[in-house]
Amino acid sequence: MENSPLKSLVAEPEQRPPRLRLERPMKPRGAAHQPTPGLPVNADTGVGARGGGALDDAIQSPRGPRLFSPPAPRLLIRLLYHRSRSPPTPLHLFCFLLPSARQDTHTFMEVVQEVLRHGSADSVRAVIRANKKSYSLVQLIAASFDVYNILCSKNMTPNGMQDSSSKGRNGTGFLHGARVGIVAKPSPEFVAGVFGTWLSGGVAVPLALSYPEAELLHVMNDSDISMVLSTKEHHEIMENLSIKCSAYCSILPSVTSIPSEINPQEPSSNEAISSVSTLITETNSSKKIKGDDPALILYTSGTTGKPKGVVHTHEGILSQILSEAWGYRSEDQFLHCLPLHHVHGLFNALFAPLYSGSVVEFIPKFSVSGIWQRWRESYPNDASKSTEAITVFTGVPTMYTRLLQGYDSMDPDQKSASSYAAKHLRLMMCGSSALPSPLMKRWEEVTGHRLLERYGMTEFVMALSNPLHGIRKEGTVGKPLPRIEAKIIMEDGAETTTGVGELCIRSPSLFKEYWKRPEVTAESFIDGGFFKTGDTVTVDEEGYFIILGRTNADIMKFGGYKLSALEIEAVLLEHDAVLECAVLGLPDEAYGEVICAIIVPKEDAKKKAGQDSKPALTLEALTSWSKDKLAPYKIPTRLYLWDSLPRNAMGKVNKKELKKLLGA
Ligand SMILES: Nc1ncnc2c1ncn2[C@@H]1O[C@H](COP(=O)(O)OP(=O)(O)OP(=O)(O)O)[C@@H](O)[C@H]1O
Repeated sequence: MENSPLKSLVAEPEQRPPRLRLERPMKPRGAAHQPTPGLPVNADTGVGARGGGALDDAIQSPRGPRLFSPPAPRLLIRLLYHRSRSPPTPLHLFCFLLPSARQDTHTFMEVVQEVLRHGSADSVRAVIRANKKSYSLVQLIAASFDVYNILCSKNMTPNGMQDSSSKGRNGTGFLHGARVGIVAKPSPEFVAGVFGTWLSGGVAVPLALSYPEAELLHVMNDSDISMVLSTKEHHEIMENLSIKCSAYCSILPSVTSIPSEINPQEPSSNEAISSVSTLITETNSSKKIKGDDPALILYTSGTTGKPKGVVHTHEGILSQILSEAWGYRSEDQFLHCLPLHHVHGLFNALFAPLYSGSVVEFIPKFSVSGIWQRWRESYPNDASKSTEAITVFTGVPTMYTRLLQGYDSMDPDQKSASSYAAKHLRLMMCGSSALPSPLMKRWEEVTGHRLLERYGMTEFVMALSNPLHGIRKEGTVGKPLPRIEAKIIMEDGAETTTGVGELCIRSPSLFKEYWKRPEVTAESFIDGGFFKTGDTVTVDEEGYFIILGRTNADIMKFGGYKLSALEIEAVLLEHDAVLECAVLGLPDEAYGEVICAIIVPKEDAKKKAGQDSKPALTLEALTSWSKDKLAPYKIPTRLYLWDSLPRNAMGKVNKKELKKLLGA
């Protein structure tokens, strides 16, 4: 231990140094690091100073959790780059080649640790890109130790000042499952915030930037947040909100990016990489974070009621690796423009790619022109290919609708360049709500991609998917993913293999519980541990699942019939004048419900009709057009023309709210 690199990074409790400055001089090759006491505290984060108060639950030391001083990241990265000459080893390949690594890992952080321990080039090559900068796994881990230190420096133990922070803890690590809110746009800082929380035994609660204050407060209070970590741009707002929730608030440390130039004079440092790895081991060893500890609370979209906190464990997150089913690989580069407080953006487009050793490029906000441009830059139509070419894209149906609108407004040269570029991506996927057939067909015409539609939910992440290889059937969400069991239960409680009923799912990635709602959790399961999704479904003759919609929002009762709003929407979208639509049932004394369609007409239809001083579409015209496409009882009898549909961050329409609005 005397001369080990660890010695330089983990200080003895009695001489605990503040966090080392990034610019500290590098030790000569082969010499052991010495702790550098007394360096100033990071002005932004306050790291390095202890927050005061008893830290009885300290890891290793009876006096307090240890403040770790990771090696200077910028320097470390240069060293590692200089050193790493071997070709990258994909993370998943590594895990499969080393079965022991896979079997023994119960947390995502242990997988990361295995990669670091073996010092592969994967650790130091870019895994995240944002704002034209690249970030490696080692840099993310170095920053997550900064986060760890911030969390250490606050008194968040059960014996601490914050009464609320001691509520509902049931984990290990020094935080014992305390909730840490993370507020950051999609960025390396967000990732380091989550990793740092996990290393500390905390539960990460990603908070939506788009939430209005009341909703943010609901989530913060509901999850009993002890600490909020936010980037500088949101700090002022979050500090005020944190006071209202009796939570601490701190700035997320910025992550150092990979330098554009590498100094070949720098000494080698396999030692440094193993030091970061050893830090993780040290963190885990005394109060090892367990696989069934809670790791994450995600709030549901609230499409069918007030958002509920869904608790996922470390094991659940690790078992939810989709790389296998969708062929994610280390050569893949994802263009990421989804919010990170939902499973689509967090699991499908971030955790699973990171696990596979792919690169994730964040676009902070969905931009139609920005996405087309990024694809055109990736594959210019002179047949060349950029080294940072995007290969995978995943989005919600509304994004594809907007991308097509953007495409339609391009000039012919731009259209041709855009189609050419999009065709060269390896995979395009869609989910979170129903992908209407007309949209799927048009996208295929323009880009050559038959979108891979899949079905998931906050409670179990992904469950059903069309295949990567094989037939992707429009109007279906495919079959169960590996290790997922699905069954359909009819109203009388009997199971059906061909009929209509509620989809129930059993999966290793099922959530642990709804936060503080034991009754709701218990009611959500049937015998055998199958989760009741609340979605009405059926299967076709080849076993592909068809989602008919949310039972309490999309299934309408008209006379003796039960109708699927999604099925009617898919038909209406085929009409030339219809850009978007939402179908819902409004209360009616005679029939139970009447079918109502809210339609957003296409711009050209509006213009054309405007010239004749007519509406873009009338109920009469729609009824006559629908006659040979829909059974008479499925044809809407009320029509509203709107300029847009109110959608949440995931592009979903809240039909419960719409029903209230229209009912009033
Ligand atoms: N490919 C898909 N086709 C149709 N519906 C889908 C698809 N993917 C997801 N969904 C819908 O999204 C739901 C899951 O989304 P999420 O977990 O965000 O909950 P929510 O229903 O939007 O909100 P809440 O549970 O709060 O009411 C599914 O239950 C299903 O209704």
